[in-house]
Amino acid sequence: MSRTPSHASAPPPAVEAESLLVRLRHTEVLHGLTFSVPSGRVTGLLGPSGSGKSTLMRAIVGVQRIASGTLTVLDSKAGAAALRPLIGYMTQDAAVYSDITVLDNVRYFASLHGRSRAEAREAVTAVGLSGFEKRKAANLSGGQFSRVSLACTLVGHPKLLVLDEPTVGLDPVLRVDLWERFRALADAGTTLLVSSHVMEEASRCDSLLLLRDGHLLGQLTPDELRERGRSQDLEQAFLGIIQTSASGKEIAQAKERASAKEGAA
Ligand SMILES: Nc1ncnc2c1ncn2[C@@H]1O[C@H](COP(=O)(O)OP(=O)(O)OP(=O)(O)O)[C@@H](O)[C@H]1O
Repeated sequence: MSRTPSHASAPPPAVEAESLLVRLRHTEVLHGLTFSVPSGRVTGLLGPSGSGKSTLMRAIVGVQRIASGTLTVLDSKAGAAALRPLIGYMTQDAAVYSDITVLDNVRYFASLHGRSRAEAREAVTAVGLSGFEKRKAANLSGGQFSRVSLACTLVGHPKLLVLDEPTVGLDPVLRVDLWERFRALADAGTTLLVSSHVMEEASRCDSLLLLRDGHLLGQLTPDELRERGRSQDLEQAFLGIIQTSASGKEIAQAKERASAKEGAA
């Protein structure tokens, strides 16, 4: 069940973007995004392949330079050194040492964050890898390998967790387990931004950012997505919104026409 943030007692957003524009090798990839990520909630970042999800996450965690606009993360400018211990980032490519064991990987990241050995074990359990502690990471399946990466991200207990497709390659039972873990983390005050291709997972989020071609189609709750997309099925609802929205190119053309008009006036 999704929860609508209560504005009366809501803390300030964990992330705020205003007209955020990102270029990669002179190509504009994110076209002036304005949105916020509520604190202590699970926000889903959804969009087709190539829509800009990873680029946006990289900007938020401070490893992608922004061309213009503002991006504020936990009250600091994105990329500020003070944010480093506060953000956990799991990339699509697992950041794991394959020649050491599962537990040693997680212990290593635990030590970087001043966390105990017990906390390293807890993180391994949290991602469903109990029993695999002594296994060399190289000898794990793809899904297990990426869960080691997730454990390494969780073990620092960051305030903001940015997870790039953390459930890819996982079976449905594990997916449900992980989403329950995400919910528990949010209930305990952690802010999560989670990207996914799987629309069913959108129903587990409090807030959704819908991206297409580097444009934000909307920020809405799963219920609002169903309503706007005119379907109870989130996949269909998303397709409905895409079909009724102008494509990225059309939006850019409309903006160009508007600024040309302004210039002529
Ligand atoms: N170094 C680069 N130079 C130019 N364009 C790039 C570069 N890296 C990525 N892009 C383009 O930027 C756009 C956004 O890519 P991004 O990886 O952020 O999308 P995504 O939504 O995360 O995709 P996926 O779901 O497939 O991971 C894509 O069109 C991609 O081709």
